Amino acid sequence: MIGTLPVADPRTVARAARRLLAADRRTVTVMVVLNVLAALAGLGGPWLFGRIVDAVTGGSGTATVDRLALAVLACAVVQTLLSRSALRLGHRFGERTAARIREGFLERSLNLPAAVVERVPTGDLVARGTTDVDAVATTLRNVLPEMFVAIVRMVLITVAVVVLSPPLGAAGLLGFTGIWFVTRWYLCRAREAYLREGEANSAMADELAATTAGARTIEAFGLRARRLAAGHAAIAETNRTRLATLRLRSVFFPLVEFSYVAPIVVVLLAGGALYFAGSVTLGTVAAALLYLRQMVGPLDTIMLWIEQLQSSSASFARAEGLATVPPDRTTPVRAADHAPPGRAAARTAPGRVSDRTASGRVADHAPPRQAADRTTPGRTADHVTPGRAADHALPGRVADRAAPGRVAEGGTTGWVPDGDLIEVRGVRFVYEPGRDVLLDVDLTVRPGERLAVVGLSGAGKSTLGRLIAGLDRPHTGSVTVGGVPPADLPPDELRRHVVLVTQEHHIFRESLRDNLIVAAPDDVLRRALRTVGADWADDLDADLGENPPDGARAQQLALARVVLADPHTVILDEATALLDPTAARDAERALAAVLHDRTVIAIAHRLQTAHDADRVAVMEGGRIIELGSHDELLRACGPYASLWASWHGT
Ligand SMILES: Nc1ncnc2c1ncn2[C@@H]1O[C@H](COP(=O)(O)OP(=O)(O)OP(=O)(O)O)[C@@H](O)[C@H]1O
Repeated sequence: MIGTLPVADPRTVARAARRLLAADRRTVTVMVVLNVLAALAGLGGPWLFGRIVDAVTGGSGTATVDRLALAVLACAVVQTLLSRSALRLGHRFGERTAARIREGFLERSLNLPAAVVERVPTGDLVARGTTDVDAVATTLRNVLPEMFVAIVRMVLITVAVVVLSPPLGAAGLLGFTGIWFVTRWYLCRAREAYLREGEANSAMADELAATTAGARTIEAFGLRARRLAAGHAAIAETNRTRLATLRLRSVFFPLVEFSYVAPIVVVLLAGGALYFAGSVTLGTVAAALLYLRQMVGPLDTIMLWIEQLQSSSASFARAEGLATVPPDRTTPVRAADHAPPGRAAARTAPGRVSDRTASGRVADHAPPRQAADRTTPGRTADHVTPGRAADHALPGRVADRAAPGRVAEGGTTGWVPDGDLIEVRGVRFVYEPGRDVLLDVDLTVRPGERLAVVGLSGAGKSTLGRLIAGLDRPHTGSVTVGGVPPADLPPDELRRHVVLVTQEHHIFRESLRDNLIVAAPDDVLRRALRTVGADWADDLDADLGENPPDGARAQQLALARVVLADPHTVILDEATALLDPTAARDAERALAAVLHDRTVIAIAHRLQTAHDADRVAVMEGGRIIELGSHDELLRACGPYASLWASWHGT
C-alpha cells in the first residue's frame, strides 16, 4: 500500500518517450528529413554571402553578385517552406502524442487500485491529470517541434562552419563551451526543483479541495482558522518552490546571454589574425561569423524552451508515475470499459465498487470448477447482461445466475463462482506494514442470510466488507464467493455476485441513463428506478451533470444500480449514514425493496440493524470476537451484550 503516488524515474520516462515516438514512427521520420533539408537550405545563405564578399573584394562584376544574391534568396525561400512544413507536421505529431498521453493517464487512473486512490491525496491525482498532463501536451505541441528544428540546425551549422574553415570552426566551438557548462549546471538542479514545485502544487490543490469539500464540517466545527493555516502553509510551500526555480532561471538566462557573444568575439579575433596572416579570405571570416550568428537563433530557442522542457519532463515523470503503481488486479482495464452503457459495458460499479479486471493470480484454494470445463451446451446464463431485458427481473433477486456452465468473460483465472456461499478463511490484511487491520478472520455467510457486522470504529468492519466485495485481496488466507476469490472476477462478473454500497454515491456528469451504468432497455431502467422510489427520475436523457441529484436521490440512483446489477449479495457500509432522517427513512424503504431475496452483509453502527439480522459478527482489533444471533449473543453476556446495553442506555 502506498501513501503518495510515485514519480517515474528518468529511465522509465525515457522508455515512455521512446514508446511515444515509436507510435508515430512515420511522422517522426518525415519530420527529421524535412528538418534536415530545411537546415541544409539555411546553410546556403552564409556561404553564398561569403562568396559575395570575396567577389566584391576580388573585383568581380555586379552580374556575379546579383546571381549570388538571387541564390541567397532562393535558399531562404526553400528553407522557409521546408521549415514550415516540418513545423506543421511537428505540431500535428505533438497533438496526437498529447492525446495518447491523456488517454494513457485516464486508463492508468482507472486502473489504480481502489485502496491506493483512497489513500493518496485527491489533489495529487487531479494535479497530475490536469496541470501535469497539460504541461506535457503544450510542450509536445509547441515546444518539441521547435526544439527539434533548432537542434537539427545547430548540428548542421556546426558541421558547416568546421568544413568552411577548421580553425575558425574550432575557435567558434571553443567560444560556445561556456553554454555547455551553464546548461549542465542548470539541468543538474532543474529536474529536482521542478519536481518539488509540482509536489507543492499538488499539495496546495489538495488543501484547497479538502477545504472546499469540507466547507460544512469546517463551519460546523469552527475549523476555519485551522484550514486557513493549512492553506497558508501550502501556499507558502508553493511560493518557496517557485522561488527556487525562479532563482535557477535568473542565474541561467543572463549567463546564456553572455555566452552567445563569446564565440563571435573569439571568431572575430581569430578570423582577424588568420586574415592578416593570409590563411583565410575575408569572405570566409564573414561566412563563419554569419554561421555563428545563425547559431544564436536555434540556441535561443533551445534555451528559451529548456526550462519548459525541464518542467514538463518533471510533469511527464509524475504522469508516468501512475504506471508504476502495482495493480490490485493484474489485467488492466481498457479505457473503453469505462464508456457509458451502450458504448461499452462497464464503467463504475454501484457504490464504490471499482471497475477493475481480474488478476491472473490463482487463489490459494481450489475453486470449484474451471470455466472452460463447464460450458454446458444448451445452458443459458441468466445473468444481468447489459442489454438483455429478460435478465432484469425486478425488484428482488429473481435471476438465477452463477449457473454452472457459464464462462467468466474477461476473467483471468477462468473460474466462475458456483453458488452464493461466502467464505472467509484465516484472513489477514494490512494497509501499512506492521499494522494488522484484520487478523485470523474466519466467517461463512450463507446464501440469503442477513449478517450484521458491528464493532467500534477502526475494528476492521469496512476492510472486511471491501475484501468480500473484491476491492482488496487478503494478504494471507482466502476470501471466496461461490468458491472463487471475488478480486479475481472481472468487474462485469463481480457486480453480478457482490456489490458494496457505501455512503458515497458518485454521479457522473452524464445522462441519467448512463449513470445507471448497466445497459438495459428503457422500461427495465425505469422499473429499477421505480423499485427504489425514484419517482423524480422519469427523463432518462436528463443531464445529471447540469442538475446533480441531492444526497437522497443520489442514494436512490446507487440503489437502482444495485437492482440492475442484480447481485446475490449486497454489502452495506453505512449506506444511509449521510442522509437526513426523512431521506434516510425513504432510503431504508428503498433498501428493503432492493435487499429482498439477497444475502445482506450490513456494516452497522446502529444496533437496531444487528437486532434485525439473522446473525451478528462482533469485531474488535481486526478479529471477529463473537458470532451468533442477537438473542444468543445477549444470552452470552459478552461484548455484544455490553454494546447493546450501552446503546440502550441500560
Ligand atoms: N486505506 C487505508 N489506509 C490505511 N489505513 C486504513 C485504510 N483504511 C482503513 N485504515 C485503517 O484500518 C483500520 C480499520 O479500518 P476500517 O475502516 O476497516 O474499520 P471500521 O471498523 O470500518 O471503522 P469505522 O467504523 O470507523 O469505519 C483503521 O485503523 C483505519 O484507520
